[in-house]
Amino acid sequence: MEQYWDDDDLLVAAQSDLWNHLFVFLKSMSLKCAVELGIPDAIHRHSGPVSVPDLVAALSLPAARLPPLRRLMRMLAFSRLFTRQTSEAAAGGEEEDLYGLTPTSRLLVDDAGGRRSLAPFVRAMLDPVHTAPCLHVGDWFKAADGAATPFEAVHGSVIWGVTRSNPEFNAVFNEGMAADGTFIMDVIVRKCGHVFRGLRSLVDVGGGTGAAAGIVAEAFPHIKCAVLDLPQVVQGLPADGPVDFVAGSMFERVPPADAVMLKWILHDWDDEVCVRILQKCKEAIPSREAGGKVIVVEQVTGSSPEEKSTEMQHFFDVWMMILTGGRERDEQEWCKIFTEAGFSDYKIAATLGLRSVIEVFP
Ligand SMILES: C[S@@+](CC[C@H](N)C(=O)[O-])C[C@H]1O[C@@H](n2cnc3c(N)ncnc32)[C@H](O)[C@@H]1O
Ligand SMILES: COc1cc(O)c2c(=O)c(O)c(-c3ccc(O)c(O)c3)oc2c1
Repeated sequence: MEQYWDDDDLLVAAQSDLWNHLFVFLKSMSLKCAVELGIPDAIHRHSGPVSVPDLVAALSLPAARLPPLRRLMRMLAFSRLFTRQTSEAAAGGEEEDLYGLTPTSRLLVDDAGGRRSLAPFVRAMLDPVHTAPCLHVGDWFKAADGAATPFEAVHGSVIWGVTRSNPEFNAVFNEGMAADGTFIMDVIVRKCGHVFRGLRSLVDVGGGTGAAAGIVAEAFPHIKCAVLDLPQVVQGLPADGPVDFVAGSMFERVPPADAVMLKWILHDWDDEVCVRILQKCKEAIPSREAGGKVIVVEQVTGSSPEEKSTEMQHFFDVWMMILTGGRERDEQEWCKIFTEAGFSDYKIAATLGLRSVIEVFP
């Protein structure tokens, strides 16, 4: 350490690293801006790399915003959200940078090909209702009043209280979750459809507005699919679609089915509550011999050796700590919860990126 303070090169490198930590939030905020402006869709509609003047026109932005948009696009391209190439100067004109989509920004496009955009997920996660508590984590650590999470300290209620009292946020949250549900279930039915084979009925507990259950119903039309979620989420949803909606609480009663799905539910809760939820699910399904199971879609931490994934898993864990008081878990921690809830066995059926599909058997 002594030597460290004497080495000016190391000192300045450390300062650069500090700046990186300090300003990396601008990546999220610039992504938010790109989604709010509809930049990925505009590039997609242009069908080919687009100049910033063309973007300004396509988005109907004031002409005065051309220079700042150039700067934002340059930064986003540097962060690999867009591609950047320099066009040939037209006769008498100036060189223009042209921006295109990368595989990442392609995910933010509402495609005619049927794939739904993940832009609503970005909008939901970066909504001020979610980001405000992130600015008050230090206050929460110091406060003696005992709010369970920074979210509760800032909003005076758990997240499900805010979805009940704030219809705008409720809509943004449910649309964000539905975008993710469609995206990942599409992959799950293709990559591990065997998990659903043989089922006659499925209830997606906390299944939001039915996006994930809808994909299962489409891929396996003989499975009768239902969603159980809170009244503010399912009220007013169509009663004549492929998915039945049941308003209620998973702490009271889970409707009976061959299988119960829990996607991104358990990590919102502490171990003791998870055991209670799983016990309610166990009451809803038949024996293993009769085909009963719970299908859990969650991160299993420690399952990826890749450093970037591991950093993301730490991010999710802290994100859950701030928002819901839940946590991410490794395989041993999952196993303990399943066993305590009275399940006899489990199997990790597949791992898709950061998420795993776990079959849990009674
Ligand atoms: C993180 S979201 C996950 C939504 C969906 N499963 C997905 O992965 O897109 C958690 C869901 O649990 C629902 N939820 C919260 N408390 C609940 C309860 N007591 N009973 C049923 N659903 C509940 C919320 O309304 C929300 O839709
Ligand atoms: C890629 O970013 C991710 C990845 C995840 O795995 C989750 C996740 O699982 C999750 O529940 C939530 C979540 C977010 C806000 C809430 O209010 C809430 O109750 C849950 O966000 C996520 C964001």
